[in-house]
Amino acid sequence: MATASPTPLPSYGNGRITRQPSMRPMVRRDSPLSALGHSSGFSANAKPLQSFDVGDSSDDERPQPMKLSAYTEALLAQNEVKSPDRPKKLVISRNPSASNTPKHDTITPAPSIRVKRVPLRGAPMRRIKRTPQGDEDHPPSQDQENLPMSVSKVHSPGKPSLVESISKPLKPQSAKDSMIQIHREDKLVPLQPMSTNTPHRPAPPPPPKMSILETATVAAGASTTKTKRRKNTFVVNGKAYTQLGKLGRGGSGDVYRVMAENCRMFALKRVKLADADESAVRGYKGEIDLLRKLENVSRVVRLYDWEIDEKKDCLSFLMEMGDADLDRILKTRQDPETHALDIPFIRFYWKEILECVLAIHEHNIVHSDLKPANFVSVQGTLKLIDFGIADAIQIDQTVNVHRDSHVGTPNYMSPESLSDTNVHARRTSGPSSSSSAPEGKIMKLGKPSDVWSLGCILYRMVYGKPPFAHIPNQIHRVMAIINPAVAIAYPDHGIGGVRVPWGLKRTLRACLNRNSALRPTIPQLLASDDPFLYPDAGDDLVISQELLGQVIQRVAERFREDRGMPDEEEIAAYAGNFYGRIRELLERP
Ligand SMILES: Nc1ncnc2c1ncn2[C@@H]1O[C@H](COP(=O)(O)OP(=O)(O)OP(=O)(O)O)[C@@H](O)[C@H]1O
Repeated sequence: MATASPTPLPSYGNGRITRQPSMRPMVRRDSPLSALGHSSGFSANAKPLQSFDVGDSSDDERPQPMKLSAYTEALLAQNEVKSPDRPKKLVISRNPSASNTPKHDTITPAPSIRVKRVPLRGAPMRRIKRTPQGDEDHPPSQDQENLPMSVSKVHSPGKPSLVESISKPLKPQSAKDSMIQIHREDKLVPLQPMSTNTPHRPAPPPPPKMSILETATVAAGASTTKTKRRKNTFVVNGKAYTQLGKLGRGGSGDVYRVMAENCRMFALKRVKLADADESAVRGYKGEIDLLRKLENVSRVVRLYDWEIDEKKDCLSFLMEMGDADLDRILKTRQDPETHALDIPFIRFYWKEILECVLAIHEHNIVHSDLKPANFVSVQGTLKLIDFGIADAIQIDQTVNVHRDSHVGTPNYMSPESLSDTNVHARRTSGPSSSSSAPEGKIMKLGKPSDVWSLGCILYRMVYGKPPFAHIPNQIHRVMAIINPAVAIAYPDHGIGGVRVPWGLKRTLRACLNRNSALRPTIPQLLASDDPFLYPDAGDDLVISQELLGQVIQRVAERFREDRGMPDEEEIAAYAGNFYGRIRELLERP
């Protein structure tokens, strides 16, 4: 059986089988081609073969077979590929199951396959590019893309797959030839509706849940623990943050702009605990509790993380970062030397402020330290910070707030917050309990106390300074705030000599009422008929001095006429008549 002559190898270039020179003597085998005869063609009488190799795969002169992915192999093994006239790259095989009588061997072109991977919901989707003819055959409405393809099977039982039967790699061909020739033998069926046309593939498991902090600071593929700790880096609970500058300074510490590993910016407040007394520590604890309680309130800066560093005796708050605080915004936009009263600007920020305070009042929390520096603008939206002395209020709508000595300016503090209620507290609790009374001042504060502070902020926006800021001595100032006999001035003109609208003045007076029970609530200040926030709302007419003069003139003329005194009915009708006439005049373009 074995001879020294080289095995004839098929040449697929022109469909003729030719001999190829061999570099080394080869053992003659029962080549499948010998069963077919020589280049004279394929014999129908040839002995049926289950399968055979073409050539000698161990022949090192010949290029290696084309490598296909496991997916492609599986695809080809499952489907039949029927070839049109593809003279090149023949694969010769027989499918005995097709017929018991051996007819002609199937001559099948080796397909060239393009596999395009399209990620779909985490699972790879593979498509086979179809020939242009295929597209012509099937209008888009009958696109059979999702149906199983039927291709001529090149498979012999006992043999691994078609791919392994390919003895030579495919040569690069023309664009047309390189397209896979896929023939659909099945009848075309329209696509199923979307609901039933989805791949039967289990959905990938949901990603593991991450905390808010992890979501905000996660860096793709990076480990936080291996971070090189540089000099300008703060570490909070093992996560490193690069310090990029200072955002502000408060009574308790500095606030820095920091960057997480994923380049996201945060505000990091660092409080030196060495300087803090017991009531201050209580305040920080309360601040953490409240910020966590208000975690999902969009008008409160979010607390992402916090940590007590016992070595450094320092408390860190990692927070959502604001672009600027309202104090800075007012200083740059409302310098009385260079700016004039800008009513739309005030209206915008007043509404923002009210929305912030409404959000915490709805959670029955009084801030107790409202001032422009405690509102920060986050991408144009104001949010509240600094809940150091804020507290949750009880049913009686007031709360005992402990203020320690580090409280700064009293400019925005309500009269009730500046009154020492310790006397009252001591009196009601008796001398025996005085030892257990906390240090510092105790104030009964409620929501109206925040409303007073808002009145002071609005006053500053209108006149450039809070109402009692003109009193230089701080003790005199405090005394003036709590003394009902000291009237607050409401000049007609604000910053830059601009006239203050009456609706704005009305709001100021209402908020700065020393009787806390008479102050408006935040929902009342935000009401859609508020004359300052919504000057065009309601049925009120804005009447100029000139027009009012004309009205009075008409009434005087009526009396000058010799028609006698008007009766009660006529006088009662005046208001409605004039009102309607003025409205008519104003509504004219
Ligand atoms: N999240 C933040 N984003 C941007 N800036 C901030 C943020 N938190 C604080 N700041 C800046 O730092 C300043 C001081 O912050 P904060 O009021 O929290 O400190 P504090 O020590 O509690 O101050 P206070 O003495 O008023 O109680 C703020 O006025 C503001 O300018």
